Amino acid sequence: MRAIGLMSGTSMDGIDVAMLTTDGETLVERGPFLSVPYEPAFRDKLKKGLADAQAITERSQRPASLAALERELTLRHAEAVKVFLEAHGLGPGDIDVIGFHGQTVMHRPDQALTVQIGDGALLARETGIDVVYDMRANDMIHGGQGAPLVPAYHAALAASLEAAAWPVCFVNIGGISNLTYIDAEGRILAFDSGPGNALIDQWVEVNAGVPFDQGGVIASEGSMLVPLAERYLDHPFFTADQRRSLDRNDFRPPALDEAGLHDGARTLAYVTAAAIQRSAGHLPHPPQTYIVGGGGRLNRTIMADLADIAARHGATVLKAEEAGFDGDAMEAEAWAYLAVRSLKRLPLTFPGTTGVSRPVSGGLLCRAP
Ligand SMILES: Nc1ncnc2c1ncn2[C@@H]1O[C@H](COP(=O)(O)OP(=O)(O)OP(=O)(O)O)[C@@H](O)[C@H]1O
Ligand SMILES: CC(=O)N[C@H]1[C@@H]2OC[C@@H](O2)[C@@H](O)[C@@H]1O[C@H](C)C(=O)O
Repeated sequence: MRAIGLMSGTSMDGIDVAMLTTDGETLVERGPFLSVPYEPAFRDKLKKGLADAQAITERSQRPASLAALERELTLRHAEAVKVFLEAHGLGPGDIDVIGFHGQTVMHRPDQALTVQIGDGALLARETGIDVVYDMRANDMIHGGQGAPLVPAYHAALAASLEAAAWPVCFVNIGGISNLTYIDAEGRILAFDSGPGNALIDQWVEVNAGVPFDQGGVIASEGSMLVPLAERYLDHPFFTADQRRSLDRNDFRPPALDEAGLHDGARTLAYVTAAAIQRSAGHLPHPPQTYIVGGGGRLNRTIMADLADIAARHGATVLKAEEAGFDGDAMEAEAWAYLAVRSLKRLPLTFPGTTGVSRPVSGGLLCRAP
């Protein structure tokens, strides 16, 4: 099948659109990719939406401005699909299904509550393409944490890795970071690994008025504040047996008087890298190859710290591109892949990825009218 995946991640930086041809199992042919950034005013609306979502106690509720935001977000996704199709000379009839993530506005795995706003029926009507959406809910119904879902796709990609030293660990450094461990026998374990870029983004926005630390340059001019780093790394998440997924709000940026711009950015970059290592401590063996996707791979300070830490176990850190993948497109590709798996009722999640009680499929299907 030919599928489009749509991801609006926790960084709230825009909509990623990717296309795959896949059987939802071992066949994966990657197609083109498009990123459509949100302008600052819409990011502000999303941030307000996250605050409004705190009032949700049942996942269908849309308090305050959330219903209007859901509609606008969905129409923006429809527009992104139209632009993508036009750019590649394609029409709705060329695409079998869209995998639509939506925007996570709250995620409380301990309460089995996760909400991704995004109206699948509206997207199907607007694009004329079948849509699979709400892919996290069924996992939670079966005792899973509702995240991460990308590991099934990482496993498919791993099948094409030839020269890698195993175990391999895919790391996605988005707003939050998550990792997927795959050993030479194909055994998979996955979980969120800690804060990704979200803390850094919030820190540099407040202190320097920029949305992110491009290239990790701000961090590279600062010094590590060890007590501050330790405070983050002492978070109970890193020692918890059960908790394997995170909400964006589980970690908060430092208070303004705790650090200057550069030292704060330096320390948070280290925290991002060290959190990956700390979480990797739950794995049966130290990974030998890290394959890093997500915007954080472009922060050279995070990557240098991660390389230093990995080298202690003789491991190598590669950007996704160095392993033959696309580190920007990977999550959107995963949503295309998962949509096809959903149509075929294949499992999206496994006990080793979300803690679900047994492998389960998921997602709701809205047929195009
Ligand atoms: N050139 C760059 N230099 C440094 N950091 C960058 C660069 N480009 C992007 N980033 C960081 O990556 C973030 C976006 O990453 P990405 O798109 O992978 O996250 P996401 O998909 O929204 O998050 P998640 O995976 O948690 O859902 C930005 O907010 C920024 O912090
Ligand atoms: C609830 C939610 O949206 N979680 C995201 C978030 O961003 C990264 C990490 O936390 C991961 O668990 C997940 O996204 C990826 C794409 C996933 O489900 O695999």
